[in-house]
Amino acid sequence: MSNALLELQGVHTHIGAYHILHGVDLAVPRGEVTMLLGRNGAGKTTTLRTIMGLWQASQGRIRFAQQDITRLSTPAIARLNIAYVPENMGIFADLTVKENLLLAARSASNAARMDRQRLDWICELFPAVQKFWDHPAGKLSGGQKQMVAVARAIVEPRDLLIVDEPSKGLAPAIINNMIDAFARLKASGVSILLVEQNIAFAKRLGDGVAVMDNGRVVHAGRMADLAADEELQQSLLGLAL
Ligand SMILES: Nc1ncnc2c1ncn2[C@@H]1O[C@H](COP(=O)(O)OP(=O)(O)OP(=O)(O)O)[C@@H](O)[C@H]1O
Repeated sequence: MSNALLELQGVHTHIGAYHILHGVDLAVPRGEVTMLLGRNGAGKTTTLRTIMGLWQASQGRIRFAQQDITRLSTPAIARLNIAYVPENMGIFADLTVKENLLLAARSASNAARMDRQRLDWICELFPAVQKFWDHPAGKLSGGQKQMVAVARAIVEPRDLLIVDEPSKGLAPAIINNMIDAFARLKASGVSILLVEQNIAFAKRLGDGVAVMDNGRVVHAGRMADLAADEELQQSLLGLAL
């Protein structure tokens, strides 16, 4: 059996009458950043939603830390210390940044009781969180919202962080901040699975890579190997490059 923290084996997902995932095999090793790449419509978001139990796998198996989670509810999956930041980020626009973070803290009913040390660390990772602490989150830029969304996901310590397209629409300076924050999260022991369209972002951050096409993983390996092989990139990702 593989030693991966998260492992999908032959996962199929139907959405209504549509057969979207056709046997996804994917391994997310402990302590690494794994990039999930692929053209639009390849099935990346559907894979993340299936991991989180937001879509039910119709076939196959999903294991997390050696436990079968295929049939668990989304709250039960989240309780295993898996955090998911969807593409729309799920930020509450009318609430302040602080209130957004508070909502995610299971153990603290007010900011004073939030783990101060952890909060300081999160503010250091994501300066926008500190800067806009008492501002309505809806007033922030796209990049700042993305930071709040990831910060919120890690208010509680996590074993696995899953983020759908963290670099989408972000300015280069914010992208650098985001890369730095993910690298430091990894260094703190969090395993990370990121869906990306931005190959430059993926190359800078990825340890492992899986490329999807047509509801399947069609390539899996080390990110550095794919980064060094332009022909392979071209054949797997085509114009997405
Ligand atoms: N709710 C839904 N109902 C029907 N089809 C869907 C639904 N959600 C996704 N699909 C279809 O499933 C396929 C995979 O979509 P998915 O969003 O997983 O792809 P993706 O790789 O994340 O692409 P993108 O980068 O465009 O988000 C697409 O053909 C899409 O049209």
